[in-house]
Amino acid sequence: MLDIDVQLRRGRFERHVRIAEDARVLALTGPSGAGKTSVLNAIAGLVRPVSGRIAIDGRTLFDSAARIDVPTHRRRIGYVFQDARLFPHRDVRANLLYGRHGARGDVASFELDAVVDLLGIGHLLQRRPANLSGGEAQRVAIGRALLSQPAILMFDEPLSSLDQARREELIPWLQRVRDEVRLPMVYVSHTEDDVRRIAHAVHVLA
Ligand SMILES: Nc1ncnc2c1ncn2[C@@H]1O[C@H](COP(=O)(O)OP(=O)(O)OP(=O)(O)O)[C@@H](O)[C@H]1O
Repeated sequence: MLDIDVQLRRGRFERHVRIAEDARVLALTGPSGAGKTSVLNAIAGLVRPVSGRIAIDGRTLFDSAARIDVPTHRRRIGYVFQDARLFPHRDVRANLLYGRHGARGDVASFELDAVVDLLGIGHLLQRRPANLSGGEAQRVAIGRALLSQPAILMFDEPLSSLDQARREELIPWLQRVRDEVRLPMVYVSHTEDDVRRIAHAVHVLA
């Protein structure tokens, strides 16, 4: 499903990354500075590899030899960050609808009502982000990502800004998204516990 063979360079950081993984839900782990976020950003088209190839489910996003570099907005990436990055002056509903796309071709489309039900956020729709817990804000961020009609979901340490109790609350929602939307997922984390509970396979960037 995920086929990456790239040379990455970020300032003085340079490394070759090769990931060929059939598992639908892949965790990416490794020490701080190993390049986990850089790999996500390369998949998203936010960092351009020096050379190599990136494909998801057989769809080529980047191939330096073939001069393919699909622009970020056409890569259909749902990206969830450490912090929810919601617009503070808009309510939850407006945040969810920001960047929403309709159905594309024959691809199944995520609709607002279904996403709200999936993530249990119906009672939060009128609230501003300042009035959400960290875990609630992350559920809204996941909903926003789904409504952009992604072909893949990427999570960059989505639990790391939460305390232990909020982490425990969010994990079942992540499992629910994993099991019900059935998209490919790349899940970056430092911690073994959530990786074990969420991912089907683990790739360690040493
Ligand atoms: N814009 C940049 N300019 C220069 N160096 C960068 C830039 N972005 C990242 N780096 C460097 O690239 C390396 C990999 O960073 P990256 O954020 O991908 O690692 P990471 O594994 O995600 O780390 P962490 O777990 O701490 O988030 C680091 O050494 C970092 O300092």
